[in-house]
Parts: sequence; C-alpha cells; structure tokens
Amino acid sequence: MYSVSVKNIVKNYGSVKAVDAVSFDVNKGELFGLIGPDGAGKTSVFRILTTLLLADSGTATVEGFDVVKDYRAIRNKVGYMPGRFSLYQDLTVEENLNFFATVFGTTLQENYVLIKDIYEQIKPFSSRRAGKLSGGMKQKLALCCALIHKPDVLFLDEPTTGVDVVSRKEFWDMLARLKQQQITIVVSTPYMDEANLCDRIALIQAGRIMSIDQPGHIVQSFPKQLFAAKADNIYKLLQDLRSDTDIESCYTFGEYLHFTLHAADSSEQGVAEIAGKYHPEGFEVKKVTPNIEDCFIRLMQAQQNKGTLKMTADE
Ligand SMILES: Nc1ncnc2c1ncn2[C@@H]1O[C@H](COP(=O)(O)OP(=O)(O)OP(=O)(O)O)[C@@H](O)[C@H]1O
Repeated sequence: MYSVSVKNIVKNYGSVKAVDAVSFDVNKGELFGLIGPDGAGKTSVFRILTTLLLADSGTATVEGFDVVKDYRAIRNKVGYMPGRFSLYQDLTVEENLNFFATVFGTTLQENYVLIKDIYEQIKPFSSRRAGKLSGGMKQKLALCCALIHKPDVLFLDEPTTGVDVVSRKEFWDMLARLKQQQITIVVSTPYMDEANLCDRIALIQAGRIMSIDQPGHIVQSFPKQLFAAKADNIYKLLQDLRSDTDIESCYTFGEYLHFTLHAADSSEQGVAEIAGKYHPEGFEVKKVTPNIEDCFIRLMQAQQNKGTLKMTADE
C-alpha cells in the first residue's frame, strides 16, 4: 500500500485551473518533493491531501484512507506545516507546543523522542513568543508542532521559503533524520537545488505534473548537450541566439545563457561559429551538465510549445 496515492485530482477556482489531473504515489518512508514555482498548484494539492479542501474530481488516499470519506482518520495520521506561518504569534514556544499537543490528545512528553533533536534547538527560547522568533526558529517550532502527535505522514508546504541558507540546510538535515524514523514526508519547494535532497520528485507547473522520478534520473534524461555562454552584452547575445535557427532553446541562467542546438552532435567550436555571426565581445562558451532547473525549464517549454521541444531523445 502506498502512503499517499493521488489519482487525477482536478481543482479549479472559478476560471483558474489550479490542479489539472494530477496523479502520483508516495511510498512509505519516502521523502517526496513537489517542486514548482509560485502558483504551480502545490498548496492546493497539500490542502486536498490534508482534507482541508475538496477536489472537484479525482480521488486520493493517505495511509489507505480516502480524503473525503475518511477525513477524520486522516487528520490524526498526518502532520501539516502550511506554507504561511501557522503558529499562534502571541503564545510562547512552549504554549504553542502544548496547545497542539492538547488538540491531538497528547503531551509534549509522550512523543518527545521524535521532536527531541529539533526541540533542543529552540528550548532556550521556550518562553519567547512565537512572533518574536527568527524565521529559522519559527520553522523549527512549526515542525515540532506538526510532529507532536507522531504522524505517519508529514506534509510540509514550502517549509524553507524565506529562510536563510544555513537554516535551510539545517532543516533538510532534520528531514533526513525524520525519514530514518520511517515517517513519510511530502515536501514542496520552489528551490530547485532542494530537489536533489528528495528520494523522488514531481516537477509541477501550472497545475500539471511534468515529470516524476528520482532527481538523478530526471537529470540523466536531458537529451541534448547543454552549453553555457556569456558575452559583455549578454542581453544582445540572448536575442541573437534565440533568433538563430541552429539554436533549439536559449535562456538566462545566473550570469550565463544556457542553450541547446538542434544538431545532435555539437561542440564548443560549432557554437563559437554560430555566435561569431553576431560578433559578440567577450564571448565565452563551455559545455555544462544540466541540473534539475535546466530539466524543469525544458519540460516547461515542451509543455508550452505542445511538444516541439522534447525532453527525451526518443520521444
Ligand atoms: N482561493 C483561491 N481563489 C482563487 N484562486 C486561487 C485560490 N487559491 C489558489 N488560487 C490560484 O490557484 C493557483 C494555484 O495556487 P496554489 O496556492 O495551489 O499554488 P502554489 O504552487 O502553492 O503557489 P504559492 O506558493 O504561490 O501558494 C494559483 O494561480 C493561485 O493564484
């Protein structure tokens, strides 16, 4: 039995198609990531799975329970950390924990082992109001509150958004330790670099899942040689390469442009010849290995172009 199973879920808000026939399964004890930008539909999926929102159509189960019929059972089985800070700002750290424990008919002591590692880090601030904590500390407290009743499945909606890099790293280390306790974790993030920390990911855009696999497999399925180039006038280079018929796809990527060619075999020299037509000053080009973000962009372009750009070579 899957820990989470989603089949053809659709959710519209008026004319906005927020979730468009989404299906995926999560194994027990898996760390599964929903990766996508703002507005991709991640929160709607989480709210449907935590029984806070009804889907228009489709079915979903959590630990074998139906999200509509068995909503009461599910609420005891899951821990949910919503995207926006959900704690009581005027209550202290300890009061927040005790409040959530009471709601679930448990105590801080009963499941202390589960939250010990995380709680120890916020314990020095136990009498501080939640509203006065730093972003990283709030996030740790929210995670403790979501874990207080020892859930089988943990839903974390963008837990690291707006949190500093060090706290983000610490948070993912905490998730790795929770995973060892056999808790299934479904986490959403707009940060593509966090995808690699998941066992499997679903790349979601405009309510549709574009790919589900292990992050390494998704990267390996990138079908073309990827190049990175820059020039003194990068904006002009972008326009020139985009207009060139030899270039399949070109987009900005940090201080570089990332691009692929239509030709199956391509070299830096071939690229330099194409770019040379536009006489770019300070031109540099190198081969690069694609990462999840490159795959996401390619899949998104394929979706928008309705298939003129393929993700895999044999499509
Ligand atoms: N209650 C609502 N009424 C109308 N539109 C909504 C509502 N909730 C979400 N939407 C729209 O549905 C789409 C998906 O939103 P959702 O919050 O599920 O995505 P998300 O990936 O979690 O993004 P975000 O991080 O911005 O919340 C967006 O276009 C959003 O504006």
